[in-house]
Amino acid sequence: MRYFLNSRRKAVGYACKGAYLLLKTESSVQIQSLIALATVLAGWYFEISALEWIVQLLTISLVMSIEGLNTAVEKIADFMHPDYHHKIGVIKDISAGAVFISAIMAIVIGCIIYLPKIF
Ligand SMILES: Nc1ncnc2c1ncn2[C@@H]1O[C@H](COP(=O)(O)OP(=O)(O)OP(=O)(O)O)[C@@H](O)[C@H]1O
Repeated sequence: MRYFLNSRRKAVGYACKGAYLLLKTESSVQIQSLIALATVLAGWYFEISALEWIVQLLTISLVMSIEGLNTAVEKIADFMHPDYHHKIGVIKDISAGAVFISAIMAIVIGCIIYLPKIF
């Protein structure tokens, strides 16, 4: 049991280090963090409902998680094959496409929540 708790504590430590590295080094994650902060402030300002908070927070975590995975895929690709290769380009494009889909959906969800409150 003690071994299990120790290994979980270490795993959480590594995960925190990864989240810190993402925030410190990735400009896209920094921009997304600012947008997330702005939407949280908007949520307070417009007094959105509990369900809207849940959807908003899930959307923020979805976009930022996929961005983190996209960064990891890019780093693996660069490590495995630093030179130009058509297949590396396809892998990176697909990974970026996943971020794009989640970002588009986040914009749509933001419009559904806030447009009726603004207009
Ligand atoms: N080694 C490579 N071989 C072929 N195409 C590549 C390679 N590296 C990058 N590309 C192409 O360039 C695009 C951008 O790749 P890059 O690694 O610069 O991603 P990025 O989205 O600009 O990353 P970031 O801004 O997070 O550094 C890829 O989607 C891919 O189309």
